[in-house]
Amino acid sequence: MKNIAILCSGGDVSGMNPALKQFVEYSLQNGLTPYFVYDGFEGLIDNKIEIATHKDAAGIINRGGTIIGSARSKRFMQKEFREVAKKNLDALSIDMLLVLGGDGSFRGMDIFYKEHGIKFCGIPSTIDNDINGTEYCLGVDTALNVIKDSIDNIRDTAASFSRAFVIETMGRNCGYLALVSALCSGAELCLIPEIEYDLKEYEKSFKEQIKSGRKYFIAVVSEGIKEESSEIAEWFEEKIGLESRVTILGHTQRGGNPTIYDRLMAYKFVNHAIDGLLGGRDESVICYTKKGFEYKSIDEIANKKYELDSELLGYLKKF
Ligand SMILES: Nc1ncnc2c1ncn2[C@@H]1O[C@H](COP(=O)(O)OP(=O)(O)O)[C@@H](O)[C@H]1O
Ligand SMILES: O=P(O)(O)OC[C@H]1O[C@](O)(COP(=O)(O)O)[C@@H](O)[C@@H]1O
Repeated sequence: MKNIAILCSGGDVSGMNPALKQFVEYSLQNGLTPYFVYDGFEGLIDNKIEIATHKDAAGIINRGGTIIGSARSKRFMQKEFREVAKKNLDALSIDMLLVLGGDGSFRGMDIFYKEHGIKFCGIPSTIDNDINGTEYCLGVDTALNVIKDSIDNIRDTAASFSRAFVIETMGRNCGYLALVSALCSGAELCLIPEIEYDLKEYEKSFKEQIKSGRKYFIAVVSEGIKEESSEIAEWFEEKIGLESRVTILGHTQRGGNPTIYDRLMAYKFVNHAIDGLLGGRDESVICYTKKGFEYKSIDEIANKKYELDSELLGYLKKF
């Protein structure tokens, strides 16, 4: 019987637990013995690698986060610790690994493969949706739904006062979450790192809207823009003449009950990843594109910066 392991690396997402469950089930269906690696690459180095059974995967499909933990590992960047990781995997005869993470994790795995021949398939997993080569990363839909709920709640109170609300989403340097959330929540203003902006350009229009009866504004701004959210709020107070409030959604966006879409994508990503490894794809990332699922090399993924879809960006310009 062949052995296969799975680990989570980098920021956790809702959807990892459904992926872990499917990993156990699909591995067993294929005659493989599944292993969980706890705490990402740190766990590979510290030998936190254990057989996973149906029992381990029971009752987790509805839970955010990851029951096996995730980590960012400085040690895995060093050759000597990757050698320790290889010894730990050898002791359990594991030579195939599924990695739920981002391009950094896949780059690390690629180096590990080249040094030690541990085969891997990466499953793009980040709420930021900023991995080049894939249209979708696990966890994004749940994060968007969390943001949608928060903005809808804020709108209730916003509509009861004459105020501007500045809502900050995560995304590191990628405006995907902010852009989609602004479009789907009917925000009046959306600011993202990818697009230069000048708040002055909005002043005339916003003041006219107030004269015509608008009582409140919702602004969705992304982490990574040139100003702090508090500065956008000050601008609303000083230039638009509206009392304002800031909500930084922060890590709320990383949690929550995985949506149907994320559960389904977890299922499909895992099946394709295991099929790929069994079919002889030794070092790839399973991506979801307009053509469907595609295996891509690490160079296609990590050598180019993710760019936001031009159609979505076109919608932003209409604000
Ligand atoms: N060049 C590299 N060599 C070895 N390991 C790496 C390399 N780049 C990233 N890693 C590993 O992947 C982990 C996650 O990478 P990071 O960039 O933080 O997140 P993400 O996978 O979400 O892009 C790092 O903490 C490190 O352990
Ligand atoms: O949880 P931390 O370490 O504070 O990191 C916060 C960052 O992680 C994210 O939530 C997800 O990033 P990754 O998926 O690339 O790890 C970013 O949106 C945010 O900037």
